[in-house]
Amino acid sequence: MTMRSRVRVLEAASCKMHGKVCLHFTLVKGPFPDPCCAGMPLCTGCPFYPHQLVSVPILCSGLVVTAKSVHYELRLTARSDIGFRLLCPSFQERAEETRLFIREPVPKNRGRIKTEAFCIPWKPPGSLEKFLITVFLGFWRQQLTSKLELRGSLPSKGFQKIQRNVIAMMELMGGGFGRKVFDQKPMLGVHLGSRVRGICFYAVTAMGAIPLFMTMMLVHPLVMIFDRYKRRVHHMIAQMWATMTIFPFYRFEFEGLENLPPGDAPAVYVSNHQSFLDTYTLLTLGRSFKFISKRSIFVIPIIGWAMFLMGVIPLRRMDSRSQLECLKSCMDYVRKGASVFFFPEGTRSKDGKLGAFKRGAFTVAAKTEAPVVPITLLGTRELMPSGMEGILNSGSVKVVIHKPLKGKEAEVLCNASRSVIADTLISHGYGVK
Ligand SMILES: CCCCCCCCCCCCCCCC(=O)OC[C@@H](O)COP(=O)(O)O
Repeated sequence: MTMRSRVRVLEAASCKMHGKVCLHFTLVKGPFPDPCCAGMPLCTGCPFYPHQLVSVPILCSGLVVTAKSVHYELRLTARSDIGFRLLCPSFQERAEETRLFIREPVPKNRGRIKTEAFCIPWKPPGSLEKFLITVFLGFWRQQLTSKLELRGSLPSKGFQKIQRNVIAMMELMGGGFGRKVFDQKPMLGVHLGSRVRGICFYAVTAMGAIPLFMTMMLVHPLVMIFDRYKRRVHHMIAQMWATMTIFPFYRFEFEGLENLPPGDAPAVYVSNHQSFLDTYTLLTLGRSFKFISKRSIFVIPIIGWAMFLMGVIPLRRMDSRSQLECLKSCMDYVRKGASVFFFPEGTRSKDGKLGAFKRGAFTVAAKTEAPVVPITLLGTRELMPSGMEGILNSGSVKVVIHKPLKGKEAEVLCNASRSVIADTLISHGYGVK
């Protein structure tokens, strides 16, 4: 469904509410999905749009200066799988696209000037794209500035308006490959490259999983007889699967490998959690730690079955009985010489900031006197943020393994682990709640 409304762009500014460039606009001419929107200042970062919706790319698809008005079209496209909540929560509309026309009066006899603007992806591009866009953007900027040259002769008010809008777009475009790419909320303007990479990523992950899972099935009886707790053969297969899956798509480096306890020593591993890619990246470490995973992941065919064979510990997060059972199995595994892996935040960070840590992992460590090994994951969120599992952006990942911590106080272990991870995140430009 295509909506045609008229909006007036108020400004493009770094929004205090959302701390990034937003486009503030009001709906001036309907059809308004909901009368209460009329004239109400709205912001592309508006709370009406849940965050992951705001990250639709703002594509500028046309800048036309006509005798009567200046209007350009802002096309907000949303990914088909998340649809579009336009303006008010009550108005749910799964729309692929909404076009907003903007009409601004300008003084007479300026004649008709028409320019085409480019649809430029929002997300920081890879090297080739960066080169191409820089060329185009350079060309477009040159176009726009030449327009702005007109400035002198146009009476200020109308001109101000034009100028503001035009500037607004340039700012948006420019921001794409700004300096601090990593600590910006990834605008997840879905870039074609990221979509294609996402599809290839899942193709590789699925194609690799099938034969490897068959192998797992084959050796499982032996594993259960000879290596019931650590199940090292299964972890080697999982390590192979994870490495071959991520290797073609992003570089990953490890720092502090010397801090890893010897392979067969039981330990409680903890790390921040930003993306599904965290699991893939950590599996390449080849340590036979048992992840604690939310139950819903076990239903994924092949992967979920392999998780069962590997001894991944299921958890119903909101269920205290399940939490207790989970901690019991962890303590059992650790006492039998195996290791466990917790994401103490319990969920992937939605804004890149480190969340509060749940105590479970540290209770297991304190009770079993096993060391806690804190790990910091950097960059996975930029590649595949929470809620955007369908895409894979280009970039690289770094894993920092910190010195193991020992202690009998779960609270002390928890605070010490969180602060060492927090310091590393802050030093790489990330936030901490
Ligand atoms: C043969 C193929 C080999 C396959 C091996 C598969 C091994 C997969 C190990 C999976 C471990 C999964 C650990 C997930 C931990 C977890 O459950 O985190 C929650 C978040 O993520 C998602 O929650 P949310 O962010 O709230 O949506």
